Amino acid sequence: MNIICIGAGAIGMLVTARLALAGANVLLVTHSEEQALLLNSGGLNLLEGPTDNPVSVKAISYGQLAANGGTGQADWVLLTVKQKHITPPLLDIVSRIAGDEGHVLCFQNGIGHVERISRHVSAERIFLAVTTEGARKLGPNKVAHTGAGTTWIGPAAPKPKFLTEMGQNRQNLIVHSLRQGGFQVLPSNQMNELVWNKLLINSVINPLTALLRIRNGELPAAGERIELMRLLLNEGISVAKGLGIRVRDDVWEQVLDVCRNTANNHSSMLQDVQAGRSTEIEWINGAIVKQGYLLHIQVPVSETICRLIKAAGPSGDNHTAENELASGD
Ligand SMILES: NC(=O)C1=CN([C@@H]2O[C@H](COP(=O)(O)OP(=O)(O)OC[C@H]3O[C@@H](n4cnc5c(N)ncnc54)[C@H](OP(=O)(O)O)[C@@H]3O)[C@@H](O)[C@H]2O)C=CC1
Ligand SMILES: CC(C)(CO)C(=O)C(=O)O
Repeated sequence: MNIICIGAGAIGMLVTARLALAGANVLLVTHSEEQALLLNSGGLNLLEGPTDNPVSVKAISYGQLAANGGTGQADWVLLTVKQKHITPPLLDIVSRIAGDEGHVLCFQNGIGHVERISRHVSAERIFLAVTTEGARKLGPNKVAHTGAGTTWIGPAAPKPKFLTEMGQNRQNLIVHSLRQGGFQVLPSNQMNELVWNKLLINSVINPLTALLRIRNGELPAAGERIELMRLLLNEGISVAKGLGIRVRDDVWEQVLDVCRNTANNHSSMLQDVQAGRSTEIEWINGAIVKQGYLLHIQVPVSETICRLIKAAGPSGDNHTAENELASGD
């Protein structure tokens, strides 16, 4: 089985390294030529706790893939870029290398990308991975596995009847490969529910830690913070329920658990803000605002939080699901 993983950041390097160690045929697509050269010549370092594991990987740059990527070259395309990177030019290439039978597995937090991808790849071939693994990119050829978790994989289409026989076979193969790589993987036909439950958790922890410049474990440590957490979560729950999503009864406890279990983490949004990069706010809290508007559900705290995060980001940070469609790479 040929696997092409696009996006050599934290999650992409972690997944590729584990798959390569397990003997899978995986090609990692980097953004820059330099990173591909570095990975091909010196391999990748995977930090698991205190242990530095050297891993030999095959890499190619996005530019080379765009120029030379063969039609139908990939049985699985793993998309490990951020939401903002999922643009029409990237998706044209994904569509070409997936050909008529290749499947796409998306690791992004938040929502909005499936609609964009389905304009290029048929809906029954789009799969989602919701993961509680933690990874941090330490350099162009170095990644730290910051927390072991669970990964749920299943078809993005809400109705399981969308799972074709080929989709089922391909799902079995990728689940097997990832398990061989040491990940705990569970197949699921309830991906929409899992995506929304994770989105609710991210909608509380990510923007608040980014605005307050604190680690995840510090978030529930003060009354004012807890009030904000609850306000955000309640708005998200109202919207999710308005959409007919089954929200777990213990979602608040889950938020607190994630804060505890990832106490030392800088959330991905805090890292983006600190590095002066635009964030994934539009696809997390922004999705709650957008759906709240459509459902006539008031979400004033989420709206303000979105504005604050955008104001804290690089000037001209006007990423929205809509203007991503128009942007090139
Ligand atoms: N990190 C984590 O622990 C978790 C992350 N996620 C989700 O996974 C997704 C990826 O996150 P993460 O790995 O942390 O993000 P990173 O920013 O570390 O990685 C994204 C990578 O994609 C690369 N990239 C961008 N455009 C292209 C392109 N056209 N071709 C090839 N590569 C490209 C970027 O390169 P460059 O920087 O050089 O532009 C970057 O290396 C996010 O949506 C996140 O929400 C989910 C669960 C946990
Ligand atoms: C679970 C959490 C909050 C861990 O930091 C995360 O997903 C993120 O930072 O994006």
